[in-house]
Amino acid sequence: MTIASIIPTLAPDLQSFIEGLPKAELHLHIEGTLEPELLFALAQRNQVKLAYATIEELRAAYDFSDLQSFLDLYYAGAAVLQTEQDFYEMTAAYIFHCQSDNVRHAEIFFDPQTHTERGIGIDVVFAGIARALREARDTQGFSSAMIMSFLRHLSEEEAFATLEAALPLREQYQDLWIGIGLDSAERGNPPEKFAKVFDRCRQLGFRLVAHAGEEGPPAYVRDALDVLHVERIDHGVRSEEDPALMARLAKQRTPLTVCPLSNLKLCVVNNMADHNLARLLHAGLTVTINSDDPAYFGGYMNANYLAVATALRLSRVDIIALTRNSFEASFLPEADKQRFLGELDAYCMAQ
Ligand code: HPA
Ligand SMILES: [Zn+2]
Repeated sequence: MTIASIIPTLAPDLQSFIEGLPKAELHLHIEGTLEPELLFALAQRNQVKLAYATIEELRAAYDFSDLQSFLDLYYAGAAVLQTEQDFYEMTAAYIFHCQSDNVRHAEIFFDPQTHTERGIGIDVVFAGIARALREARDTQGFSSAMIMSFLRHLSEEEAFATLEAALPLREQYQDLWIGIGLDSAERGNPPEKFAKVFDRCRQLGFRLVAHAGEEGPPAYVRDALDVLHVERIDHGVRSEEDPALMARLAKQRTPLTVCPLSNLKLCVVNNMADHNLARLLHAGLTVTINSDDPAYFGGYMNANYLAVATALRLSRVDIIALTRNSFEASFLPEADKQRFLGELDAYCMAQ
């Protein structure tokens, strides 16, 4: 499946309208931006043996049946990342896509445990990602933040150990490292498993988010709010199965960071036309559009916007609401939020 095959009839004016909209991305795993070309180049540079002979063979393997089938390939791919320069190049490549898609601000997940368990220093991970983000900030005004995420298939003790290893770096990265997230295999790993470590992170003043309601039930969304005290829910699409939860999310204005192409590739939905994004939005939820792991799911931000705009016949009003939500749901300081929202308004007025 290609993006072109699912957006065959988009009006050219809607496409250019989406392309020009200033946006924020709030759900992006930096390891999920590792394109097969860079993955092969890093494997060669670091002498890592891959299970696939060619880039085409690897790309052809990106045919997932569920979250776990993706995670197996995603963790295997991340094994080519070994040096600070590798993390820098991967992040710089993602920023390049942001510029083409007019993503003005990105809050980026990274999974230290994927790397530390292979013997890579946590300082190497922070340093490479941060160097690319700071360079883009200083040379192009690109705004960003880092959200360190715990892998939920591992234990809470391992999450605590990761936090302890990262804390000495906090001051050095205080301009970027603002939050804590929770990702990886959702089913069977409920939010409660990480109650104590999230409590500690909250005491430390981090902004908190968690994946919930992607494959897991609506109860996981509720528990992420009540037990982990997160401010945003990553995915959250299964919240629709629980009307009381939907009413609460709308009332509290809890943002959902929805990832349409991810949901399609991981069979959370069978067709983009069946995606509930428009229903969630029209029910009053603060829905945002994001790319999750774009190298694996077939598209960056604009491709995600275009895919849902076409399949769900979104109006310009809907699309503007989604981009407005992306800035409002961000962890940007209020003044920066208002500056970006002003730019968004100016763009829309000029159309
Ligand atoms: O979509 C996702 N869900 C859970 N864990 C992940 N890690 C990378 N992407 C994802
Ligand atoms: Zn995700």
